[in-house]
Amino acid sequence: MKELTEPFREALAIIETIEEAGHQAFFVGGCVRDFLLKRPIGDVDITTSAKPFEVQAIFDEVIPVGIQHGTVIVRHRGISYEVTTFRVEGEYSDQRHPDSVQFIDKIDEDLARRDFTINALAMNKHGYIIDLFHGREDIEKALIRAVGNGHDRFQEDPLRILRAIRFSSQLGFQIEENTLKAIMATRQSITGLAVERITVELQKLFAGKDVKTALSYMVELRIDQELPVLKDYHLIAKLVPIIQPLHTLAEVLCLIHQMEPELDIRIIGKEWKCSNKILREAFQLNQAVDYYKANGLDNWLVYQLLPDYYNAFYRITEIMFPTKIDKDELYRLKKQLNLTSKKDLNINGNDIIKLFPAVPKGPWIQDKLVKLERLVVLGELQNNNMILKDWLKWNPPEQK
Ligand SMILES: Nc1ccn([C@@H]2O[C@H](COP(=O)(O)OP(=O)(O)OP(=O)(O)O)[C@@H](O)[C@H]2O)c(=O)n1
Repeated sequence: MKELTEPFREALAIIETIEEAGHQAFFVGGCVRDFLLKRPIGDVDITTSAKPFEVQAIFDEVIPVGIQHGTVIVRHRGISYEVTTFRVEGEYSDQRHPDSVQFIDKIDEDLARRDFTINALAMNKHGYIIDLFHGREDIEKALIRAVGNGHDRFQEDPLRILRAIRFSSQLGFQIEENTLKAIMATRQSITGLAVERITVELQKLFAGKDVKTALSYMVELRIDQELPVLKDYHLIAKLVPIIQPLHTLAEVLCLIHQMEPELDIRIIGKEWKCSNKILREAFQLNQAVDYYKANGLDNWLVYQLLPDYYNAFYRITEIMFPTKIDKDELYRLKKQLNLTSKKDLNINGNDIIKLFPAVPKGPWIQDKLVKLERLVVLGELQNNNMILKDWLKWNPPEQK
């Protein structure tokens, strides 16, 4: 019996309320695994013998997110908990949801339909662990092992193939021999998966502490050959020797483009169905990396890159270049900048127009402003109106 930690104590009232109504309820899946591993707990999920309509009747605040699959969300003290009825699943012919589910009364079969032994764990309100498939032993051995027949588990939902590799990255675990064989035999079914699901797994996989091992698995099992973007290049094999954890998808996009310049960031983003926000981040980072390649680290780079991206930029350059950037240097340079934004530049468009009344207005004005901004940031010109005008007199717009 284990003493419950804070996230479970917070959720205890849900288990107790369900039990008081005459049903069984347990913490289940990834939260129990992470609890045993002493990792930070993400979502606390609950599995119960109560049917969805019964859960709806017990609690005031219930969101029916996936009633037909047995899942509702119960809100408790501002936190959302997925509460799912014990179930067994049919096939996933759309590769997203099981075609049918059957609700059952005992937890045993519910645990048996789960992907890996380390995830097929449940825990009651006293901290007693239900472990029908030796999940704890596999946690001790740092092994990812399919529950029962791996072939069946992967056929039911081929996303589990990527989940196996993603867990190896996040947890630093090896994949057990028979599970590896089952992956090999079923890997082609990945192609039918919804891209959004693949992308979520790839993001988690690249962010894991043991991403190198995970990418080695991808190459060994030829999983990359089944994935959008990656299948047409031998990118993953090229990444294995150099890769380190990348915390955001934008970093992954940027790195792939840097490795394979003909793969445009927009193309990768489209194939992986990334949001515009991720694309914007990837472009920003890529611009900074290109600039760094040409000019090294200087004030202009630090000025242009949003501080929110400093860590991402640092991680990519650490992978791509043999000499490490001193991360503190980024912040030191940032602190010492003599301009914090272009609003502080002591000259504006009107000043420039007045200096060259005969030249028709056009994009050249903006170009001059950016040039001046850059020279000031680099410390080559003082941010003084007279001096900036003087520079313009010596560098007038080209007359056609
Ligand atoms: N394709 C899947 C997805 C999930 N599960 C089961 O559902 C649980 C919850 O799934 P999810 O929240 O997606 O993953 P976690 O294991 O909790 O891991 P994480 O939250 O880190 O993604 C898993 O532990 C596993 O028991 C499964 O058997 N097959």
